[in-house]
Amino acid sequence: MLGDRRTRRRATSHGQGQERPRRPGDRPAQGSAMHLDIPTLTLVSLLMGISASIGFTSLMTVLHTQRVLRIWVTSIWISTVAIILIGLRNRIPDGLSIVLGNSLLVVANMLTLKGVAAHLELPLRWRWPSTFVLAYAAAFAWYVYVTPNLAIRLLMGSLQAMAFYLTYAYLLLRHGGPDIRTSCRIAGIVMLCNGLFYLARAFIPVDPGSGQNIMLAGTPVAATYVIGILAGLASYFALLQLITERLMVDLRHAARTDGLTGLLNRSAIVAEGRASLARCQQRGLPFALLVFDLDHFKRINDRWGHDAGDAVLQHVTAILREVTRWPDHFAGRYGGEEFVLGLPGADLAQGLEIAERLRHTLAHSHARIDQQSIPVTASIGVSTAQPGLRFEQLVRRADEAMYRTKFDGRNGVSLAEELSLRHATAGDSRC
Ligand SMILES: Nc1nc2c(ncn2[C@@H]2O[C@H](COP(=O)(O)OP(=O)(O)OP(=O)(O)O)[C@@H](O)[C@H]2O)c(=O)[nH]1
Repeated sequence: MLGDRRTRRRATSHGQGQERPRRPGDRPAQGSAMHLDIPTLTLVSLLMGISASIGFTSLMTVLHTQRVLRIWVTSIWISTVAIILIGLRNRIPDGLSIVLGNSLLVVANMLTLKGVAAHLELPLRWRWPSTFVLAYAAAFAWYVYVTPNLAIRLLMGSLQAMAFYLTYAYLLLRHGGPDIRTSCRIAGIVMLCNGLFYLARAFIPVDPGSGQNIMLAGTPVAATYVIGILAGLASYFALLQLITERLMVDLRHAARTDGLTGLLNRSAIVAEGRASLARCQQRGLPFALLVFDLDHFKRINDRWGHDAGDAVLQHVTAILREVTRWPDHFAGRYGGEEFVLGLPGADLAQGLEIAERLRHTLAHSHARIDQQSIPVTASIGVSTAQPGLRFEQLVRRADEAMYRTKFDGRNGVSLAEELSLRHATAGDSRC
């Protein structure tokens, strides 16, 4: 049952110790039912805020690399401090309790917004939100000291919460990328519901006898506190879900990626290559594959050091990304200094053209590391899909062609098909 001020007035008007006889329609005596008034609800939301702050902080100790989580943890702590200040009304000055407490709530919302934007990799400048916080604090102070008005302050609180929640919802529903879409949609809907709830709350009337004390704002306002607590809980879970799906995406990405170059790793190349080749075979499209290996890479390591060798691998990756602008292509690091480039839809001539462009660009672009210029060349093998050939066999054929290039003097391009022709010709001649 939600208590209100009238109940309390009636209870005290009979004086302490004197019990009035119960009449029909009277509320049950205290202790016989749960009594949820605004002070109690403030305490509940404070306890929930503290639990959430501690829970999110302990999560952050494990997931300390997640910048967004750090922003949200700060936001939750700030809102908890804000609720403490608001809850201490009548015990501390109004400036601290009402003005600072409510301004901190807006700061917390702003930080949550910052986190949502960072989660979606959207830029968010501080200038406008900071101006909004200052204007909000000034307006709040006005309605505390100059023309005290609890109803307007409640309206302002509801409208700012509505504006923030609707903005989170818009960003999550509009900008959630395909890999994190599920959590963004769920969180977006939760935020949208919260926004609509705060919009509805803006129309809830305040008990006219409450004066300037929110604790006496009446049963309808107290009821919105209950929903507000549930809405807060739902948004904490929504944030958790956003973080969890992002982590899953990061883990999947890390499992597929080579840490040094950011290209696909060996197992991801095989998985991607099999799927891509199967698609091309189904549609009757050609498929070309390049395998290339850096020339005398050991010498680079020996002469300039292992770090310089790593930097050369990154330089080669940048060239690879620049040179190969083929639709749906995939590139990966197959081994130490061996790379693979899959070109779905490319025929032999196109595969050879890209291979030659790559070789030429590499040979003419020295890697500049610590003001030193390190020459880099590569030996390339090219193979194309044949009926019944599996992806691994295609890689093996391109690899053999690449070794042919090494054998022929490096810094060149060889064709697997040419090699088979050579083998066949040699076989024929021996017969
Ligand atoms: N810096 C660095 N070196 C690596 C990495 N992975 C493998 N290597 C080195 O790459 C070198 C490969 O040497 P080799 O297989 O002899 O080949 P190469 O010197 O390029 O000679 P050719 O292939 O015959 O032209 C070895 O010294 C490996 O230690 C890496 O991630 N970073």
